[in-house]
Amino acid sequence: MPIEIKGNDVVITSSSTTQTQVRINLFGATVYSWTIAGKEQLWTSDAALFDGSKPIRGGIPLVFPVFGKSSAPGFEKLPQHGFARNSTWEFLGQTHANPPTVQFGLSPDNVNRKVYNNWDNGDNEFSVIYTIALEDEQLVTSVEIQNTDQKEWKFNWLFHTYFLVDDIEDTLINNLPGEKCNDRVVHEIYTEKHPIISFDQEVDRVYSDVSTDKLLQIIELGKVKHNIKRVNLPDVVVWNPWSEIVKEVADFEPKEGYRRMVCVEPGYVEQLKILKPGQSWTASQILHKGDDINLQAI
Ligand SMILES: O=P(O)(O)OC[C@H]1O[C@H](O)[C@H](O)[C@@H](O)[C@@H]1O
Repeated sequence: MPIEIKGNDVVITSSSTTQTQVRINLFGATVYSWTIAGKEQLWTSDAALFDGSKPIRGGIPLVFPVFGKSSAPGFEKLPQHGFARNSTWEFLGQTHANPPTVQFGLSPDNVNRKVYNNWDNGDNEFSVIYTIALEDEQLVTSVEIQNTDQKEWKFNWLFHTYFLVDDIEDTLINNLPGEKCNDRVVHEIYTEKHPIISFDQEVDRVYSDVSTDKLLQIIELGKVKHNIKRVNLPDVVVWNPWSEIVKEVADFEPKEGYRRMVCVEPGYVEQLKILKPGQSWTASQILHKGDDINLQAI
């Protein structure tokens, strides 16, 4: 069966091999596992909670309608990263047989009210449709956000993707030199000068207005591990908490796990997107398998 519902999980299996699967929990519509030919691609914490008490730590949490904490009017009272990851989404069913594709929905009808009430006056009418398509070598996650209200409202969106790596100190991210960087560790804004991003300490950066023509790649020991394409998502957050910050994150286990992950998060976060009544906004993240070819050979 390409689509199975197991408790709060929706499991999609590739039509060509049972070893290629994606698992999505209704809480946050969080993809928490993606395997290609049996090989896991995403990092999820051993202590991730699936009981709805807090967002699932790892996989692909969805960030909406605010990224981080914001002092912008109407956003000040929202918790970090908003309410999409704190809400139980509705499974809307399968929309395509090949590639197997499923959809999830969020609106004021099923949102986590306690959190949602803190967005503006707690009365913004909206609809989010989240679409996940599993191909043999790629996972496509897409979103359509619609303003179903009589008034305009604003939002951020982000796919907070946790990639699995073998060792963060052997990991590099390309294609960001020359981009404007808001460095949230040193609290400075600068133009990225490094030809490639490497990791030997905490990294928490927002690269803004990065042309979507730029393919981002996670490279480990000269091999491409992950390719990240973006549609309509100009900003890219790069995050690794490193050894000290993880001690404060209760659901981050094992603590050494920071060595096995890197977040590269395509989003629309540097500005708030304004959506007028009746308007829709769409965006996608396309994650493509690494090719295991030495870069020198390309
Ligand atoms: O711990 P969370 O609320 O899930 O946030 C995890 C991280 O998300 C983003 O990557 C931010 O840039 C980081 O500042 C934040 O620490």
